[in-house]
Amino acid sequence: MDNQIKIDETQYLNKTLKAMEKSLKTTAAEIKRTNKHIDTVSQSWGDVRLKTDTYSGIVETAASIRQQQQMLSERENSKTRAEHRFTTLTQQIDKPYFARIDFSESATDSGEAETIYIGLSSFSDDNNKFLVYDWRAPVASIYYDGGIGDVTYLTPDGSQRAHVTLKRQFQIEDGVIVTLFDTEEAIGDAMLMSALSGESSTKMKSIVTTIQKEQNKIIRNTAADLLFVQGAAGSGKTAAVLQRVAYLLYRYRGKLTSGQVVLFSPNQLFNDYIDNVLPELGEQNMVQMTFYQYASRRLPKMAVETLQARFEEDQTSSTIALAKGSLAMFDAVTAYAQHLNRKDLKLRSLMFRGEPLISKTRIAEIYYQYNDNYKLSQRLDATRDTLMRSLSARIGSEMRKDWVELAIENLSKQEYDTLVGAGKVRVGDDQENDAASRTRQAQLGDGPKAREFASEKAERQFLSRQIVTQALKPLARQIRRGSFLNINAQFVDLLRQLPNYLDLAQFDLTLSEWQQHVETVIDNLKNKQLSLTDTTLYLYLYDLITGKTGERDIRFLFIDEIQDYTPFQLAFLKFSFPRAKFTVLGDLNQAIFTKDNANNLSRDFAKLFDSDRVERVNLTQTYRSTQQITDFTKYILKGGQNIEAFNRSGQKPRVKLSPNEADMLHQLQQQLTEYSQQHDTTAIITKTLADAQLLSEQLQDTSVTLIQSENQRLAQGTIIVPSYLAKGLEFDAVIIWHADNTRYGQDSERRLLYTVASRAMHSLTLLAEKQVSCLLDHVPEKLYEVES
Ligand SMILES: Nc1ncnc2c1ncn2[C@@H]1O[C@H](COP(=O)(O)OP(=O)(O)OP(=O)(O)O)[C@@H](O)[C@H]1O
Repeated sequence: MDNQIKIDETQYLNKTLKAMEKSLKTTAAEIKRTNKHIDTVSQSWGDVRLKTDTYSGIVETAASIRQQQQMLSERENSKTRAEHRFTTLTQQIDKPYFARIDFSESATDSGEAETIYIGLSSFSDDNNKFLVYDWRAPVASIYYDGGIGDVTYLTPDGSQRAHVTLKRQFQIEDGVIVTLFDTEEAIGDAMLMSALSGESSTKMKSIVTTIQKEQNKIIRNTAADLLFVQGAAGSGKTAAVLQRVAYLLYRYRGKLTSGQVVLFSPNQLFNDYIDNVLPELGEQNMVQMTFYQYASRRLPKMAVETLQARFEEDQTSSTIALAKGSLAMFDAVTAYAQHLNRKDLKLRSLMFRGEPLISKTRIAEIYYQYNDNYKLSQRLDATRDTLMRSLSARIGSEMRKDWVELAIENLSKQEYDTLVGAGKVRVGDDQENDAASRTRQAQLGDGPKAREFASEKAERQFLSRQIVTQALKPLARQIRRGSFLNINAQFVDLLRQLPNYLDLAQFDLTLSEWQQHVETVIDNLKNKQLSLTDTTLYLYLYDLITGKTGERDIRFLFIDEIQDYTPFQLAFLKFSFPRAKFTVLGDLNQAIFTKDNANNLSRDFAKLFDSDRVERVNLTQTYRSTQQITDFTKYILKGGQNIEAFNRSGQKPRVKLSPNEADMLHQLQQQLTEYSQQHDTTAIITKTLADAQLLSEQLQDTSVTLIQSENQRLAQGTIIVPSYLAKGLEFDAVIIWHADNTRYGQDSERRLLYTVASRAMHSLTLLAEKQVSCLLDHVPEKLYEVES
């Protein structure tokens, strides 16, 4: 690189750093100043005169408290803003920017080149001149999208053309330019290579400096209602989508908060793995949850099938699962719910003192008395209102019953006082005789002082009304909550009646197979157990009956590892987040829960959206693994040939054969010693949890962490983890335990083996007893080494 260029760039960097330091000082001073102001305001609380003797006094006091609070919150706001600026600046000052582009806007045709520097966030000097542009600014797209020459980029006002004359990349550390180079490509391979050669860690990092053109499309897409990203393992789907969240928060700043963005992730461990990326980009994390958490928190009394059970019980290969997870099933539930408008709503009587106070037959009469064009939710609301009125109407007759008489007799002094409200002084009871207090008194009605009963009869009357009203309160609550709906029975009825709404033959199911299945579900339900598939059905039915309209505040919904969802679950999410734009990421080759059922997922899901608003992006280039590992893993799949490896070289994967498990354990220990010298993180991936637990006992190595549950934290060093928890994660080295036919012998386990093998960044070893898995049959032998 020309020396003059380095001198000029150093000069620009120093100028930027100087301006940043100045701004940092000013901001620090501002924080100090606002802190002082806050202190002063807080201290002046003493000046607020608390006048509580009179009503007008209270009003006056409330007004000055409000004023004080307003002042405080304004100061707090400016403090928060200053603190945010301070944090951003501190982050920026080490690496103020990572790229520069020179370009001219063809539109103006002035021919004069503009120069902009691109960094994590924008920075302008005292004269409001931008020294650094945010990577999310429209113009920064030029950096990611193309090389030198004419380019087009999107702005909120439409496409804009530009002519790029220079693209320069920088590595700046601690405020010093370490390297800088000019490139003609979108993002130079050298920079990407350096980003990918590092060791993995327990936390994912942002890819802001090396976002690829295809990824940039995903990040900046605002038009699609459904953005479907299909990409091979390690093709940067997750990385890109986290950048997308940061982009959206910037693009819609002031209108969109991180609380309005939800990410559904495969498991908690993964949530933990990615939760540093947004803060690193200077943004707050979005809401992250798993589908299991979303569904199970709504049914706290049920034991919803866990991830482990779901994986190990392997119910999903059955035709029943295919039927229950289908869009046809979703339509069937919708149609079944429709018919509840006419009949068959399952109800519970409202019980009072062991007897039905309002019987379920009566409730059904009420529910079905309304006009045909009532919707389910309107019917329910109207029924609630009528039930509330009947409840009030029952007070009179109930007051004359013996139990009330008895309750009055048995009242203690304290209970009596509570009932008549004696001893309670309410605001407004003892007032000066001014206008405000008179109004107040009128609003409050008679105070306790007036509660002197004219006669014993009046007193009894009063007490019995109080007692009955109290006793009926739980029923009022039940009515409000709709507890008279018998959802369990309704769900069972849905399953029983399903053959009227779903063509079982379409799924190769006979009526008796279905009926048998329904009996199993009923047994499980009695034990308060529900599979995840049934939970979704159950919740959808419940929402239709109660007229829940979903979470309308959520604007963007992301679903990672979509291949493990059924079309039914996706349709349910679409129903539950009606105003959200969806971005879904998946790799059909990693469908470990839904297996072949995943094949039509993309088509099925897209059906739920307007076809003009659906966009698909396919990522075939992988970044995670070395060329050798990617070339090996792609042959595990049938049809994985179009996966392109990134040209980063490493060792060939190794297959180690052992005559027995004891020898395999020994091989494992040897391999661990080697890897622990070379790498930061090594994962021993077993197929099941039971395998992981047993291996951990056999190893008896305290430095190896066993990950048994998704609620644990990832640990640096060596871990043992069951396959289904390794989803979405990556490790420097991976050792697959029992990579033989005992664990990976079926064609249906092909995707699982691919998923676990593709977790490796730099090294991969497969340990097998006697013979390696038959699923490697199509992998050319030259792509790996065998040791026995
Ligand atoms: N443009 C990029 N620049 C630098 N690193 C990248 C880039 N894209 C992806 N990576 C890295 O490649 C690795 C794999 O990315 P990521 O986990 O996002 O892939 P994925 O498609 O979600 O994989 P999987 O489907 O296997 O979970 C990560 O370490 C990520 O940081």
